[in-house]
Amino acid sequence: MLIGVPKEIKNHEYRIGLTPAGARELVGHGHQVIVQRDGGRAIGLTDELYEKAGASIVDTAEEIFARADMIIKVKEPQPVECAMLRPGQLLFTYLHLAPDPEQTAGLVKSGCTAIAYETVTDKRGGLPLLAPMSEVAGRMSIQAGAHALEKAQGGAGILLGGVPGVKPANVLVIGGGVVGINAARMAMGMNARVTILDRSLERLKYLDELYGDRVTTLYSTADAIEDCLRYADLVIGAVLIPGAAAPKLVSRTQLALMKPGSVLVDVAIDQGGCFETSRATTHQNPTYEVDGIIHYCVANMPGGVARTSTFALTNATLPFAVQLANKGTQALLDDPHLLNGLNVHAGKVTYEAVARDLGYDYVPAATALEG
Ligand SMILES: NC(=O)C1=CN([C@@H]2O[C@H](COP(=O)(O)OP(=O)(O)OC[C@H]3O[C@@H](n4cnc5c(N)ncnc54)[C@H](O)[C@@H]3O)[C@@H](O)[C@H]2O)C=CC1
Ligand SMILES: CC(=O)C(=O)O
Ligand SMILES: [Mg+2]
Repeated sequence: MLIGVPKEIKNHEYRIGLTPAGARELVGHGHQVIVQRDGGRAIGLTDELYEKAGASIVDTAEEIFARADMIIKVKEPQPVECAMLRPGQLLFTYLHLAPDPEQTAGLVKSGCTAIAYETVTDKRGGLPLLAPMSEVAGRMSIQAGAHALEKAQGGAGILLGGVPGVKPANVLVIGGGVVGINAARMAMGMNARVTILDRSLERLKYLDELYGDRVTTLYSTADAIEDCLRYADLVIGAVLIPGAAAPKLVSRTQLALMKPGSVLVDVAIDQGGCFETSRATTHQNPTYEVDGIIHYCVANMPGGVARTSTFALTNATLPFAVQLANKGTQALLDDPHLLNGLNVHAGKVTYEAVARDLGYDYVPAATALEG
């Protein structure tokens, strides 16, 4: 199979869909890899490294999209990229379709086979291709939040860990999954007081057993969230209902409960955000203020630490990329976990939560592939 890796074009997105080591593995399985010139240069992954791995360098995204049987990317295709996709072409990348009707319409129109990293599952009920970036974003959420709490950034002027004689800040993490646990670990490491809310009692039990009295765990209800907002200095939005638009857990009215200069970091923004007042921002302009509360809502946080993230992402995606390259769409039929990644095929929406949230007819993935 001919595999194409274009340069990412989203704002300040320096990740690339495949490392040179990943390219070498695919070439070793008998495939051809073409990479867009300078695709990884910003993070030290030079064209020479890709060539050494057996890949070929091509000049333009147009050539990659025109020639490749499978496109491997990081971020959801931008409109200009959607327009270059074609029937029968495989697209393997993050999509986050539920909050993105324009992209969904573009993929449906293209006729391509679009597999979303974020809905591929594993045997333990996890999301193995979302997890590495959630680890990154969870860890970054605390450093982003700590920075936003500084006075010059509009924040209340609070140091997360306090100092001897001055109390530490209160960090509230809503959603104790992969983002949440990584955020909590960083916040604990900085000596903040940490509270984690989740809807899964099993997850709360796990967090309690792991961290004991270093965290407070609470069952997530509207009441619990309201109580915690009154004293939180930094709130991390880290909930997920796989594939679906994020539930709105903090309304604009509830911002009035918070202390002025407190910070909301909405990591769930890529699924539409879990605060009513969230709107996606970029690494260039990451924050804005609503009613005295600072909002950080960058939808591609791991792009900020693109080198670490690129390696972490390829580590997770490569085994699936090899299967797709070896077997094409048969790889989806052979592996129910990879099949869960199929969101759009030949003009049909094949992920139920996306179809429901955006008003498309839902066609089960296996039916669409066999039909
Ligand atoms: N902005 C960015 O750059 C990035 C965003 N993300 C996003 O972060 C979000 C979280 O991802 P993960 O931690 O990997 O998901 P996860 O599935 O590991 O964890 C989500 C947690 O939310 C909990 N939850 C669901 N509804 C809840 C509610 N009403 N109240 C409290 N908890 C609730 C679930 O029980 C689960 O434990 C996703 O939307 C993901 O796409 C991930 C990586 C990068
Ligand atoms: C998961 C995601 O949206 C990202 O890594 O950018
Ligand atoms: Mg998007």
